[in-house]
Amino acid sequence: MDKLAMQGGVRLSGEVRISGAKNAALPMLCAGLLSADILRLENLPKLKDISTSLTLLGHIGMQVSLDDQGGVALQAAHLDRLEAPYELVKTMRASILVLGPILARYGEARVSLPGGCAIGSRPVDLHIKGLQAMGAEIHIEHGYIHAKASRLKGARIFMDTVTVTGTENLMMAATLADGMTVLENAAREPEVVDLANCLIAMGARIEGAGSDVIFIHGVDRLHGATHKIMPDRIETGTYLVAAAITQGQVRLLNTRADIIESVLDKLREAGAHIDVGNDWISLEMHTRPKAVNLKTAPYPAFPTDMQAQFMALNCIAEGVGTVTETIFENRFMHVQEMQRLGADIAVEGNTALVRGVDRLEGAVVMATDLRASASLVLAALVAEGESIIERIYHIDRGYECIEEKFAQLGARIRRIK
Ligand SMILES: CC(=O)N[C@H]1[C@@H](OP(=O)(O)OP(=O)(O)OC[C@H]2O[C@@H](n3ccc(=O)[nH]c3=O)[C@H](O)[C@@H]2O)O[C@H](CO)[C@@H](O)[C@@H]1O
Ligand SMILES: C=C(OP(=O)(O)O)C(=O)O
Repeated sequence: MDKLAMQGGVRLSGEVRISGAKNAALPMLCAGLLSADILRLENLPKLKDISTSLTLLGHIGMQVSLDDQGGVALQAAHLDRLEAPYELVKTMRASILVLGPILARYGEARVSLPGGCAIGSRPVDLHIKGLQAMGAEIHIEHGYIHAKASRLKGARIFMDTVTVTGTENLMMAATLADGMTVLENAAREPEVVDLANCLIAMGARIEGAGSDVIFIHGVDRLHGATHKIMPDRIETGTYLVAAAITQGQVRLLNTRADIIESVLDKLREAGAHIDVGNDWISLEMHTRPKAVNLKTAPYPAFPTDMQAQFMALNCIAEGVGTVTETIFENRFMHVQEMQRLGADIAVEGNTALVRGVDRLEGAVVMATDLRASASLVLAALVAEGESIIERIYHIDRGYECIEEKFAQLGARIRRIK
């Protein structure tokens, strides 16, 4: 298993290009199942989760052709198998996103239940209830969801918890349903909007994406399209925190400020100077960061996927910050590892009280999930001496060329194979 070896103490400076968004790309790859024509996606990030998805889609029978400009052409003219097996689903929960599209287009699907993961139990009951409301017959047997429907019917669906992939799965399924579907209490995340725009380019009739009520008028078929995947707002936020934590100066290219306002606000509160343009964001930090209080919640509030990174910032900040996690019940796995680096953190329930310390010390730490791993890289950037981060396969799920990008900003980081 690969590890990262890092020497802390360098102020980051320079420019980095932000990749396409993992969490927009994953549903869009599955959207390719909704049409027999070619869907071309540009700005596809090179990530483990993307190759896992492409393997799964290839297994189902989709033709996949990557080009050398960072794009992919997908064609699901005929599918060989209407199933997503456990072996392919277990490493990536987003595999559940094949359920809605396969069922809507082929009237039948068999998808392994994804199971729990490090950050929480993450059930998919709302995906299932929504499809049942659209007329699907669903039963669960031997760990698999078996779904059938001759043609899905439009329905009014209220989701009692805001779910991002749940909204995406149901929105995709509804594009080919008979009649209108209304998704209430829908997720407003920018990735939902990007997916809706991709589906609209394929001929879907969708209104309201980005608000909490989405209307989808079903059509008989979708056609081919070309769509450019939005920038990754979590990768963007992670590099901004890296600049802030090291009191550095970075400019991020190929990204947008309007998708991470809540994160930019917290960085300003911590003392950062931020400038933005149409497709770039720059950050300068001249002083030790000030601790911030934050609470995660669905978009447009502060994202759970940035919680661990801000915990790292608070570890070396001036003052005391509270970090409250409201989305996932077990998303503080990084706390113990940060304590190994010398952080002063006390957890009570879903709140962590972080007292900023003057210095962190390098140590061997273990990555437990994707964003926890990123937060350990951030902490290691400022820890004195060497840190070794083990099990970084988590990081490769969601950060393209992480060591190259950090090295480009001056960080002392290398991968040990
Ligand atoms: C691939 C992708 O886009 N992943 C993102 C997506 O995950 P994902 O879509 O899996 O997360 P959800 O938005 O569904 O989860 C939000 C909350 O709803 C609960 N829930 C969800 C579905 C369901 O059927 N029943 C239920 O109870 C979950 O356990 C969780 O407590 O949104 C999360 C919340 O912003 C992010 O952290 C993930 O990075
Ligand atoms: C939790 C995440 O991803 P996933 O939903 O794919 O596990 C994430 O991107 O931080």
